[in-house]
Amino acid sequence: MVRVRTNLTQAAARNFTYTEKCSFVNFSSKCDLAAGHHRIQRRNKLLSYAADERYESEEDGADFFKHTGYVQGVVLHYLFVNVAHRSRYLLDKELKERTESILKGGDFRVFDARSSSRVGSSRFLPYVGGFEAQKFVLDEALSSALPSTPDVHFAIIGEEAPCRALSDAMKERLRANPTAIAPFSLAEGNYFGSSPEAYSQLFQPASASSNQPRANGDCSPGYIDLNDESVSELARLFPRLRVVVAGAVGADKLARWKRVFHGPGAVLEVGAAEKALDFLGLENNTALLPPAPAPPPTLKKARLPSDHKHMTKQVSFMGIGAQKAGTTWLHKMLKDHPEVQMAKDKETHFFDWHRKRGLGWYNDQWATTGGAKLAEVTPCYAVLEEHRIEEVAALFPKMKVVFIARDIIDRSWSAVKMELRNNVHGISDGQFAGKDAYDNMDEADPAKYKNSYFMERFKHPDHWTRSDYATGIRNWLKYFPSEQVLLLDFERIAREPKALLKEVCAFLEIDGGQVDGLDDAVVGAKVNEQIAGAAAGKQGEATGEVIRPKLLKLMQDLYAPLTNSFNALLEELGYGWRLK
Ligand SMILES: Nc1ncnc2c1ncn2[C@@H]1O[C@H](COP(=O)(O)OS(=O)(=O)O)[C@@H](OP(=O)(O)O)[C@H]1O
Repeated sequence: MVRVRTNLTQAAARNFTYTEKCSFVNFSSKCDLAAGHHRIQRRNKLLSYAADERYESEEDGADFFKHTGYVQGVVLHYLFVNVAHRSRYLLDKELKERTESILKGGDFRVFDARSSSRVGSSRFLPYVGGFEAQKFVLDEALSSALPSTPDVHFAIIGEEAPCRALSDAMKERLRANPTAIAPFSLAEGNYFGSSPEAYSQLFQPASASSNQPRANGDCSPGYIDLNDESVSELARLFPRLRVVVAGAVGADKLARWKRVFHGPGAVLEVGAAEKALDFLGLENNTALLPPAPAPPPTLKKARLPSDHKHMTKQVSFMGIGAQKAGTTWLHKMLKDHPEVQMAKDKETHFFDWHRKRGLGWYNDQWATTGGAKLAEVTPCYAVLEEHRIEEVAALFPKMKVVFIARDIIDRSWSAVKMELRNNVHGISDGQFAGKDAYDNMDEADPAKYKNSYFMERFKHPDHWTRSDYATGIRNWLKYFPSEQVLLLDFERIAREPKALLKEVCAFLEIDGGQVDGLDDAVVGAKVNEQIAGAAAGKQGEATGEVIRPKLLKLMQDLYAPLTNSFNALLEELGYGWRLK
């Protein structure tokens, strides 16, 4: 497991928690972007943290390292942020000298961006050169210096005595069974309480080349008390982890685990060893073959549209949905970013509704760029027809795509209510345009409609395709490599909007530092809420806002396959989170 902490402040260092420990520190301007890039590249296995400042004196630096006892490596760069900030070169050079003097004699490895011939030439280059250099240095450092991540297949969590008894019984049974899986490690790993090195030494490392079955199990009863973040971190680190819960544990604690590890076979509440072995497939060697190396994805070749010459600008980023999944929030958050220029309107709807206007029209949706990255958010692009996605890919091959996934029931309920509010039975091409969203509130009360009405609407392609996230995203993945596509969990908008925003910034390769400075009330505010402030009076008359129980059950049955297919895609792509 590799953890990188970038640009730490002393204050941030003091606030280290178990979930934030790291084995690597990466100092320099913009290094959070490089680390963010790596996290995406390595499918979330690399954690990085960014803060704005660096320590400014030797004393502060010593203090910093005192608080970061886990750190084993330091990446130092002294590259420019941009040509306008040349003075930073000197600052960073001082920082390097200071750090080296603090670390003298310690067990640290220092990687120096400047010493690499590949990046030497980019020393005096503007931002992009520095960024590329950092990516390279991080790659070099991470691949040479850090322990490989063990592949942990199951965790035993819960009450101490039953966990240990189960672990002993499992070992015993496996010893007595000559056909049982081998090699097999079952240790008390306690990931968050040990260093990455100590942890990885307990288990055989993951090996993509070996086809030998093996199983690594971590019996750490205390995991049951982990917070949401730590549970998610485990899921991210060990994508094949399954959970055996032993003893009696509180429903709320169990729910926390089930939220992250869900789907068939993810969590087993167990008493007897036999059941656990069976569940894990350990005795008959069925479950734990190492994953076959993924074939390199073959992207479809994208052909340019005939009017491509009219598109002289490059779009760097598109928010493609999901509809009713916080896309307006995302748009609002990025619109004022100095490195981004959003299209004139939130939703250009060019590639779905207005394609006939031609690429010249689309080109005009942005003023002259002035160096900013051009972006747009059109939630319905998630369901673009394949030949339109092909056009987008041919025009903007390096473009990044962001998709926010919301619980499908919540999404479709929000969408169908919007449809009612707009007095539009059908949300096809452009029918919303020019309507007053709140001029039809009598008719918009969901209480006035039968379950059959809603079910019919949900099954209508207008709604169904927008809820079928997996099909939509898979179409995009035919033309865009998965590294250029970021799938985000809607729930994080409410839970940790700033962290989410920073992840987006890192993905888009724009500065995420300014996110910390944003007003919490602004970042946390609901945008485009169904009971909008302006319409609250009228909306208050509607009585059917909450999904009634019978309809909810019907929706659960209807959408379970779509939730499962999207979760399967998340798993395939290496994401640690799932839709509930
Ligand atoms: N900060 C924050 N926290 C939690 N939820 C939020 C937030 N901002 C927006 N939202 C909810 O996102 C829903 C609107 O999504 P979109 O803006 O994508 O809708 S649209 O497709 O552009 O019409 C809409 O959901 P519903 O209220 O269920 O309709 C918004 O309430």
